[in-house]
Amino acid sequence: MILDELVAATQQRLAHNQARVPAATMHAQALAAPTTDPADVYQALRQPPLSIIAEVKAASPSKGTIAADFDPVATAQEYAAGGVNAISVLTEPTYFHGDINYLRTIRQAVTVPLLRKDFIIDDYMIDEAKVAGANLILLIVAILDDHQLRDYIHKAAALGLAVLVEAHDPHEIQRALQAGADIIGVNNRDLRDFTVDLHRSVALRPLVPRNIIFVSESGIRGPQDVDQLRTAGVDAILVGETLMRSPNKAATINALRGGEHDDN
Ligand SMILES: O=C(O)c1ccccc1NCC(=O)[C@H](O)[C@H](O)COP(=O)(O)O
Repeated sequence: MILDELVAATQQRLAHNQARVPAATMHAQALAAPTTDPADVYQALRQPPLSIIAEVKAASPSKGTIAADFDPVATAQEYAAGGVNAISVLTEPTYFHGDINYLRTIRQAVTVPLLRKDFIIDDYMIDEAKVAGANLILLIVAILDDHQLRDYIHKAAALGLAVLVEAHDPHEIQRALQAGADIIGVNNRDLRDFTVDLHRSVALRPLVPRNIIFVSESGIRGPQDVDQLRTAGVDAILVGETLMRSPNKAATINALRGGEHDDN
């Protein structure tokens, strides 16, 4: 299963990073880093008719290389100019060709809320996210136990970070709610076979109370998909490949919002 491979690679990376910068030092840096208000993230993800989180990623396990000429800062600037509500930055290096430094450099270039998209398995990675300038982190229910989930949500909150908790099924949604999630994302991609089904978000939406922000992630290609998700009561969408491959990102963002159609 790809998640097991991603966690194994993350454990190695974590050990390497902790040998370079000890946990106590990283935590002190996180406490000293500028803090933003998570309320700004909640507000950004509740913009009517639907908020857009645009993703900066060069590659993925399911698609291989997505952007051959990858310029993370220029991509983020195009997203920000197109009016997205938040930007997701892949920082996982092995499978997504991401880098924590992308987050750092994008932070210096745009003011929109930034999500650290990674496979967080230790509070060290939450500190790293804060130091690099993230406003929001991803926690994936499938790779954490209940204690970790609750603990990491509290640790993130103590640093002023919002948390997107990703679930794939009703049981994981219950675990996310019990852990105290304020934002729940449903990944439409089945990580066993990489098939995508937007109906997963539609089916799981009623299980999440309206006061919790609901994000639909993966496989969103065009305005019809967005219409379907908006009608189901989704608050925000996370879009990666469609925007990464678009030669005119502002036009594609506009089309996703239901504006004029994108001719790309
Ligand atoms: O995309 C993958 O292949 C993948 C494999 C294993 C774990 C996670 C994976 N994707 C992460 C994501 O959640 C997507 O990057 C994100 O939702 C955007 O999806 P898309 O719009 O389909 O690029």
